[in-house]
Amino acid sequence: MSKSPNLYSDSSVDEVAARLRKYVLNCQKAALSRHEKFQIAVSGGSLPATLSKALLAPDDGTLDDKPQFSKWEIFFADERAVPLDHEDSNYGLLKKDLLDKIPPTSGSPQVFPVNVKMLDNTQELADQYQETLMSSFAGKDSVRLPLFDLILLGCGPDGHTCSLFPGHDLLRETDAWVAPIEDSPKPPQRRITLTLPVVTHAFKIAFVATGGGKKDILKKILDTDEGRSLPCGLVNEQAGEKVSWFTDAAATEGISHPRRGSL
Ligand SMILES: O=C1O[C@H](COP(=O)(O)O)[C@@H](O)[C@H](O)[C@H]1O
Repeated sequence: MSKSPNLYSDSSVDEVAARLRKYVLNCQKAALSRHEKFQIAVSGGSLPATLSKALLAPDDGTLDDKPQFSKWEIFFADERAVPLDHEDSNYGLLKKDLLDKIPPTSGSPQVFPVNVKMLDNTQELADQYQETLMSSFAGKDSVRLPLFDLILLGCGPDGHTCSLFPGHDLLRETDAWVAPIEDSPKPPQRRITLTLPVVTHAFKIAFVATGGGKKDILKKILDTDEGRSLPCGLVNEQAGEKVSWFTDAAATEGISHPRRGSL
């Protein structure tokens, strides 16, 4: 992939959220014209709060500026092997920050959490989630990889994304769509994650990273050769211009990677 990822840097988190809203709704429009639904995967961590700020802002009255939630299918980019109401659950976080706050008049998305009956066995948990994806993406046909309209990612301070961690064997997974991890360096240790080929196959991939705590890792990922082998750097390398970074000034201070002005 030759072209480099798009970097957007706004002065405040409110401005990041406003730009992210426009971007997500552009992706929604393109997806609805392709197949009348909007299939996305979302991460946990700091992402749901910014996403909620973006999507729950008042619309300008036009259809293009409205999230049509009843046409959304929401999957998880990664999930922790905990009950859905546990404080570590990515589903639980999205529910608290976004799903519970969507006004009934805006419609309800279809949400695909993990099967909590499988929490004791992360391989089964991953396999079942892969089957969920297979039935949602493949229908009766077999597909090599699920094609998400948009995957929304975070970037951990070590450069991890989803539950793909620096130097981990899972970065070399080429067959599974969803894989278990039992030794996550960030607690909780037991998780499942979309694999790199699934992430980089998506139509569009957005990272959201704000605050001074992300400054050093963003510089490494976007400005150095060393950063290319980190999980976020691998997404950049393999998906190129399909990738956009939504950041604020605090997270991008001192970064030389060229910034883009408009979407
Ligand atoms: O553990 C996780 O961390 C990453 C990054 O989180 P952040 O709080 O640094 O944004 C997150 O994207 C992932 O979904 C989550 O499981």
